[in-house]
Amino acid sequence: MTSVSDAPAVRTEELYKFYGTTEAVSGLDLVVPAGITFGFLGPNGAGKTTTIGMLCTLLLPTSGRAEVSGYDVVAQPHEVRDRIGLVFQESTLDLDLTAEENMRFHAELFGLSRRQSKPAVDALLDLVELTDRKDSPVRDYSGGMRRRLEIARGLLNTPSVLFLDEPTTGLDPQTRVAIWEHLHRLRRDSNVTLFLTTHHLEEAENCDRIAIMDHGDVVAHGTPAELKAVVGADLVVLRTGDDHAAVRAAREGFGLDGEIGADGVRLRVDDGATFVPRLCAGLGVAVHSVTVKPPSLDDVFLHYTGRSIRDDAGPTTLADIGRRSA
Ligand SMILES: Nc1ncnc2c1ncn2[C@@H]1O[C@H](COP(=O)(O)OP(=O)(O)OP(=O)(O)O)[C@@H](O)[C@H]1O
Repeated sequence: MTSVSDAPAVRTEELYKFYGTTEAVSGLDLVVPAGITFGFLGPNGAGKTTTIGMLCTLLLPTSGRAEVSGYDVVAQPHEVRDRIGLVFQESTLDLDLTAEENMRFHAELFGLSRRQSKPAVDALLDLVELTDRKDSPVRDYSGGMRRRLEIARGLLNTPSVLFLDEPTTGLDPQTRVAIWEHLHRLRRDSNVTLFLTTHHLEEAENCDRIAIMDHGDVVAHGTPAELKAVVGADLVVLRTGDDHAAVRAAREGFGLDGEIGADGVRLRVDDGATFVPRLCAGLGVAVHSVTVKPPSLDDVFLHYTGRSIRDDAGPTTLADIGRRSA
């Protein structure tokens, strides 16, 4: 039997959640090993926020089991809460207080006095590089600074699992990169498991493992490289003197089904690098440029869900779940 200390960060078995007749989570079986960065992806309405809501004990499952760090979310909610940190997408910081005051008041929720919490508050503000600004009101902070402060606050109780709901949504690309630098450092310097949802596929590349959820259940999981290997083929894009003739020649000479896109003739081949010279030599059509793109996580997402993640509207958030269950 697995002891709590070597339990996975998250384990669900046949987990279901209904809202009336709407099946939001449908028999989810998920295991997230401890000590990794885990990305939870899925189209709008797939059930991600509902799943996180149950894992964080904000929502009760309809049936099935869910454990966080070996503790049952229904039978042992206090043990679970002691071991998790939450970073909501919508800010829950008090804008009139300084960073240090926000941290201190949050520490009081865990029953820590000012003296007890001071070393942790100082160390965490240092971790997210806010020490210099710790006495400024949060109102004066940029979006990126606020998010960093929320991450620091989520770590105050030294959680085993930090749940981050769309941690970089609403931030500009440069700030997103900075937040990821902090998350990477956090993973490097501690044993915390990061469990995050994201709509940014380039961010999912930062995760050790990802799961794609659709219609309430996981449809694919693995490392980004494993998932891309399933989709397999490289995308070759040719700019040619005659795209229609090139598509015909690719079909007749190489048995490839090409299509004409805005960027040129698009072909899927297993090993673009070795195939392209052969293709160009045998095509019989002038080729002006060639690009070879390995499969992306967007291709993986499309493969499993039938739609591009970029088509999605904004997500529901953990804060919505909190409001719904209030
Ligand atoms: N309180 C509620 N009452 C009724 N239906 C709900 C409620 N909350 C969520 N749902 C439904 O449950 C399903 C899953 O929703 P959920 O918000 O968990 O998906 P999601 O994957 O987080 O989507 P998003 O990416 O948009 O945040 C959807 O069909 C949604 O409409």
